[in-house]
Amino acid sequence: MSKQSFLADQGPGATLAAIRDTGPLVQNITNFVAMDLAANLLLSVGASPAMAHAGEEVEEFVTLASALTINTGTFTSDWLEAAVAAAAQAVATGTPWVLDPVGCGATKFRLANASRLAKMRPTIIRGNASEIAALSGASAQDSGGKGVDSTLAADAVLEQARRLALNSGAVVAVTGEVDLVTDGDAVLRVANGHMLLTRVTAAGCALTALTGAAAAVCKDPMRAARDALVIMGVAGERAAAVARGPGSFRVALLDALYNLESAQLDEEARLP
Ligand SMILES: Nc1ncnc2c1ncn2[C@@H]1O[C@H](COP(=O)(O)OP(=O)(O)O)[C@@H](O)[C@H]1O
Ligand SMILES: Cc1ncsc1CCOP(=O)(O)O
Ligand SMILES: [Mg+2]
Repeated sequence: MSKQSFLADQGPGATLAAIRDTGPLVQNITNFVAMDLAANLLLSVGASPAMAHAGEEVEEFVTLASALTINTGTFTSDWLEAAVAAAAQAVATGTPWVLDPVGCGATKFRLANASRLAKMRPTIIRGNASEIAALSGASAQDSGGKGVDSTLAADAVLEQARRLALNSGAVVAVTGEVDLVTDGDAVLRVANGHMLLTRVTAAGCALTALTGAAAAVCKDPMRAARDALVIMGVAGERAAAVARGPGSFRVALLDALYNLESAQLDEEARLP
């Protein structure tokens, strides 16, 4: 039987239900900041997280996992080589893999790392608007960015996102107040979310891990990316309704994800 279940064939609610039903193992090569939130977020939706980045084991791990995510947020050269080996193994085994090019416009090292990985047939690239612009080849002036944070709205980089999708073969998900997802041609938008998601570090990184879980159960990467955005956005809205600030929001976000009802998710999705 295939590692991938491909059960989800309807809306975001079906994708969430498929994650809960199958509990996909998602391997993450992610940054030190994000490891905790990303792992807890995957557990909250019913997936199984594993953080594994040692060069000695990454390829073996990919053979076990239903999806791989690679996040370049605190890379060193040895992590990069392990990530390259993991990505190659994912492609060889037909395992969906998601790239998060954290802060790739900030330094030459980050841009080189993210660009090398973007050429390795990721299934989905998920980043904020400044990251996607930088990875598409925009100048530092045009891509903006402040370290790992964006200074642009997602729609401002639509053409760069399209170009990146066409050049990489990946579906590109750009996050912001209104998120967009493109394969270079079609464009989907997701308007769910809350400003407090930008006040908790690694919310975007954790979303990338969730996108891996969605890709594990949903064959269509456009829909997998969209559904992960809806799940995160709706949970963010529900968490914000009970939070007193970023600290309680972080806890409420995990609770909201755990308690999300698939049937209601489709009703609360805002897909303009
Ligand atoms: N201004 C905003 N209003 C509502 N939701 C937002 C806003 N900015 C980002 N988000 C949401 O926060 C999550 C993380 O996105 P983002 O902050 O762009 O990524 P990153 O943390 O990688 O910079 C996404 O689910 C996105 O939809
Ligand atoms: C602060 C920071 N520094 C390096 S990685 C990281 C986390 C970034 O998380 P996100 O991309 O979700 O904002
Ligand atoms: Mg990020």
